Amino acid sequence: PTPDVPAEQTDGYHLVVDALKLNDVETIYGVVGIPITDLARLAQAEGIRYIGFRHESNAGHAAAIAGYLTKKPGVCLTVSAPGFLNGLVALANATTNCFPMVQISGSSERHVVDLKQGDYEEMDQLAAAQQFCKAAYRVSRVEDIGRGIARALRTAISGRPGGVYLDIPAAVLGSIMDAEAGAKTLSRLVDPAPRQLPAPEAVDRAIEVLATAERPLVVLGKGAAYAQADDQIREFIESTGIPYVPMSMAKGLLPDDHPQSAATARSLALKKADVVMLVGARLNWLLNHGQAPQWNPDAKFVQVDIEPTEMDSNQPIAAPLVGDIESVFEALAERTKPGQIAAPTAWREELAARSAQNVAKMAERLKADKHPMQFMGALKAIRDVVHERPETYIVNEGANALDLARNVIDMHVPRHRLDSGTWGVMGIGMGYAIAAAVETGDPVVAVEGDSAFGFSGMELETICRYNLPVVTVIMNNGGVYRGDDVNPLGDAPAPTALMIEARHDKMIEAFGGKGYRATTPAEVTAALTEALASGGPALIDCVIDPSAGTESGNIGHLNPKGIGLTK
Ligand SMILES: Nc1ncnc2c1ncn2[C@@H]1O[C@H](COP(=O)(O)OP(=O)(O)O)[C@@H](O)[C@H]1O
Ligand SMILES: Cc1ncc(Cc2csc(CCOP(=O)(O)OP(=O)(O)O)c2C)c(N)n1
Ligand SMILES: [Mg+2]
Repeated sequence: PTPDVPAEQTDGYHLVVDALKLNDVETIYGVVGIPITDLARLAQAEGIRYIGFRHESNAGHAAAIAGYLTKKPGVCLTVSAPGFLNGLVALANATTNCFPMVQISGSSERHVVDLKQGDYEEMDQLAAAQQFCKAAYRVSRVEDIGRGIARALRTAISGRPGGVYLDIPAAVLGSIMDAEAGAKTLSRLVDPAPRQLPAPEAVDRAIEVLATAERPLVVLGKGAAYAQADDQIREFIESTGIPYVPMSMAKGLLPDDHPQSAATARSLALKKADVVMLVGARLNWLLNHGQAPQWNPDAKFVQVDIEPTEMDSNQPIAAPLVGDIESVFEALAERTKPGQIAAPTAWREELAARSAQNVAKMAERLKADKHPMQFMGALKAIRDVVHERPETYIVNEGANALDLARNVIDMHVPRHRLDSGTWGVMGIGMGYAIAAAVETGDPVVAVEGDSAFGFSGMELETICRYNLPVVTVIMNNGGVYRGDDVNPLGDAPAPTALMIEARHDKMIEAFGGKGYRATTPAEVTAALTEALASGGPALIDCVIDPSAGTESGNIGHLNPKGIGLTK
């Protein structure tokens, strides 16, 4: 600068955008408003892709699954207070599922908030966020923006990934400082997710335990999918011959029709396995906490996880293998002697026989083509169409719509099934579908329960606005779990009832998308084939028998019993 030319200046808005770009953030998912509308405008003007949503929960779910798919933190941008709170379900869900994301929210004036003087959208957002995420930070000075962004991104992605909250008060966004000095406050992360190498003795201990197994089993969790160590994992499974079961989002890590898959003999595998190797899978409710009768009470556990405190959470772990999955499997490959770990043939044959029986039973169920259409008829049609298009992402939520689709729609490539995950949260559908399409450019089929769809259905407009290749397929059984509950006392709808005659296909037409109504599996096949060929937004309303479905799907036993509804 010279005396008559003022030094070039920058401000908080620009420093946020510069810091995000410096750290390879390419997309922001959000809902604009005070005080961050201009931040979204500037980000877009500077080349960051901005995807505008109708509700912050959906933007947050999109950011979370973007993180899961790309191994870079997804970024969600919200306004203060109510917008911030709307984002928290997704931030908490990301943390629960170990997806890396950062929620950036504008916030109100600190001096007004802290004296509770009644600011516009007054809330102590940092305090509120702490309990729902991996970490929460606030930037209080414009010169700290670069540090805050770097810290939030690194915390989200390193170690066990999760959701991070970054609070930026309006006053900080509006603060001005010398541009040269401002540029010096920015930094590019070096190695944001450092490899966590396993200790050699831990690797050897795990090999020993696996080598003694009569009936070994590998459980692949979504952590194994997230790690993107697909070749190393496949090599280990195939070289040892150990049977494996994939958790829902790990389906496709090895193709579901792989000869060592015990997915269709899951109960027998869990009950009889004597050594179980958990790979990026927590022994939580989804795995009955490792308890009998589902599990062999004498089973020994080997656990591979980046989070040391996960060990012994539910069962004693005989061989804790702490490290990132890629490094762990590289070390296992190095230190396992040829033939040292080999699954006995008898065990593999016992599981294969049970699988064959169960596959035959499923084939019978799939053939039953009653009218009105059943879940299985519609899901078989979807499976067959998607089977020819393995690059298609499957998003899935609901109760019966989730449980049945998980078993019917098999996967053949990694990280292509995105569902309600560890928390069983409804409402992930459209956000996950949008991010999968935006991040990959590949087609997405969202298989939605009719109730589940309702949580994010307004994003059909978002899908149409960006003309995304997303086909929403609704399993319309007219209710939460089913559509034939009745209110014993009068004609008000039962608590689980939705409109049987709902025409969801008309909804997408309101935004220029293509709507289809399918009452038979053949109509599902035709509609889905046409919709995928179009490459544009579409919705298929599958009219399903309202009496089809069980309460809470496979997890009805979680409902408390009490004395029952009749006094
Ligand atoms: N890169 C990684 N290396 C090792 N473990 C990981 C990695 N990423 C995530 N994890 C772990 O994977 C686990 C995921 O478990 P979970 O969500 O229960 O999977 P699922 O529900 O599919 O069984 C978490 O405990 C997390 O710490
Ligand atoms: C945020 C949130 N609110 C409520 C619920 C409780 C629930 C679990 S499953 C479900 C929907 C089941 O009906 P749907 O029609 O989608 O599926 P189907 O069985 O095929 O009829 C609800 C409302 C959850 N999990 N999360
Ligand atoms: Mg339903």
